[in-house]
Amino acid sequence: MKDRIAIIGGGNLGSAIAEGLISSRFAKPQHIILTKRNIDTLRSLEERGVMVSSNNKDAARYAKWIILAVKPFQVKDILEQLKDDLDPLKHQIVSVMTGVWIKDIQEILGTEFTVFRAMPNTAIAIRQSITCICSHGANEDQSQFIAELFSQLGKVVFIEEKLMDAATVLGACGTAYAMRYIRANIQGGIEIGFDAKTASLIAAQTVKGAAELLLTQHTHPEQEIDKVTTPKGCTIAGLNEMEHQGFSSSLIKGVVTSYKKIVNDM
Ligand SMILES: NC(=O)C1=CN([C@@H]2O[C@H](COP(=O)(O)OP(=O)(O)OC[C@H]3O[C@@H](n4cnc5c(N)ncnc54)[C@H](OP(=O)(O)O)[C@@H]3O)[C@@H](O)[C@H]2O)C=CC1
Ligand SMILES: O=C(O)[C@@H]1CCC=N1
Repeated sequence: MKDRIAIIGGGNLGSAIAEGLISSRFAKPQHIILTKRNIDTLRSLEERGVMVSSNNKDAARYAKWIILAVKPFQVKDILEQLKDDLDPLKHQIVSVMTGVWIKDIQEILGTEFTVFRAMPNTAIAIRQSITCICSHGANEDQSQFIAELFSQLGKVVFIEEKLMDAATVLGACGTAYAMRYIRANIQGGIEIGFDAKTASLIAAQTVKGAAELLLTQHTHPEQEIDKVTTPKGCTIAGLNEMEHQGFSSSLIKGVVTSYKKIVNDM
């Protein structure tokens, strides 16, 4: 894999992508350059061979693939700065930023640039992301490269750009929703007798197992629920109480609220 990758914005997501690329061996550490203004927080990646820099221009000159992982409001200035160092024949742009459209990037750089949008989640650091991808102007080789890159880091689905905000909510915010669900289970588990460590292990592994059932058996959640709910048993009693308290409704409302926040803010 000779294609060099610059990750502009070595924060939560940018660093997680670098971690995933190294551990998958998709890219050699020395073929990745990661930038941020304060590079002190990137020492552990630097020790593992990744180049780190506070100079975005150097990174752009070094790499072919430019992954933009800064906050959405920061990207305009950064692209304006980089414009002269980017060449549509050499560079391909990959944005993981929320709510920044391909046309927003092309308005600054020019429509001749191939631009991908990818929406992973933080589980990319352990190669367990779901990454939703769309593109404009990409040829088959470029799309294949990006599909392979993100496939090393979890599962990949190509979608239309109009679904990118929805993908952000379901796939990326979804990590936080799942964590809250697990945390609530831990709190319940402690109340019914477990120490925090054991409750955490049981809660997390149970969620992992439930997700694996769906991913490997391709069943509907309700089919799996039917297998757990003994008539007159404790599972259905608990589930129904959760629903009386608005469990599904609160989740759906949360998903829609996150979505509206992206759509209204951007
Ligand atoms: N976190 C998540 O789960 C997900 C995030 N996203 C999107 O990814 C993007 C990044 O999110 P996240 O990683 O959470 O945010 P972070 O704030 O953790 O990371 C952004 C990084 O950009 C760096 N940065 C700021 N200005 C510059 C600059 N001029 N040049 C280079 N680097 C700069 C910051 O470091 P410093 O201040 O040191 O420069 C910071 O580390 C966002 O657009 C977000 O919407 C998408 C999916 C999931
Ligand atoms: O909360 C946010 O805005 C970003 C987008 C997806 C995950 N984190």
